[in-house]
Amino acid sequence: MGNSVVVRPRLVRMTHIDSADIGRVLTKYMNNTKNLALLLDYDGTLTPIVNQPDMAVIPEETKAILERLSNVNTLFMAIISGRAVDNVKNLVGIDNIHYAGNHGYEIMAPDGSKYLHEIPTEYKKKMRDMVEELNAKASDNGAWVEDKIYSITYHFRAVPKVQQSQYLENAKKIMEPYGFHVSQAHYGLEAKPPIKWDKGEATLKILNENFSGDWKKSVKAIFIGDDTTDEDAMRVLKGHGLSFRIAADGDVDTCADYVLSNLDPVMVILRWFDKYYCGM
Ligand SMILES: O=P(O)(O)OC[C@H]1O[C@H](O[C@H]2O[C@H](CO)[C@@H](O)[C@H](O)[C@H]2O)[C@H](O)[C@@H](O)[C@@H]1O
Repeated sequence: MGNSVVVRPRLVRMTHIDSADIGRVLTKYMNNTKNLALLLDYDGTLTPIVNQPDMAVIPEETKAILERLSNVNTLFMAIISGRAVDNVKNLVGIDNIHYAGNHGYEIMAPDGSKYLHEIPTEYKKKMRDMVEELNAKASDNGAWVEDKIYSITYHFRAVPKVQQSQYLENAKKIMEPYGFHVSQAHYGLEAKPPIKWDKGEATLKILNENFSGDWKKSVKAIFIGDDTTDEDAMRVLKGHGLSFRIAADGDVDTCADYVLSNLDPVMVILRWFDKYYCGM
């Protein structure tokens, strides 16, 4: 037997789907079945991107729909975020669903029990050192470090526009020698330990643990996200579920099945499910 080759789905350039077509896509995908795993990113998906992370409050209608859907027996829901898990649970404010935080390093079940993905000791130390160095050398003029223990976000949104690229490059230079996986966020940089764990791995863990046998045979899975870190979840669901990437830019390289222009079509999806399950 030769070595097996893992084929990773390729990023494909996609254009926006019209809100009018969403109902048709969902009707076809659900095919009158009711078992659904609805997996949702938080920032930029359930709430608009705003100036400060603490100001990203979930809109009333979104929360009302999610609350109703969270009470549907055949619908499993998880919020999969880059934030610390307690923080995102607090912001969403719904108890009986799953949450993953820190890009999947923390997973919290509805009863509050937590899975914490192990980080090699050397990276725990490096993370502390990196935060200290960023705080000392790159946190001024509106730039700051959100230390989430398992990952960090370096925010430079409040830095005057003309200096933002300089802050971005400077922070990258500080972060690179620590060997973390660094990716671009909305006016920020996300840094995670360089181990094979991300929103995709967390998505698979959640699905495998909450559906007996092969989840692909027993449940439909839908993921909605807006960021490059969400691509990991879209990649693992490719061909097995349905995913949507929010991107203002009409052309985006993505593993998602469809691209949404903003949060309006996200609401079209949530309202469609509200009607499908709750008749609302
Ligand atoms: O995976 P997500 O739930 O989308 O979280 C990604 C990061 O979101 C937050 O930062 C971003 O949103 C802020 C509020 O809108 C915005 O001010 C900031 O510029 C964005 O980068 C959050 O603070 C991070 O911890 C998350 O990793």
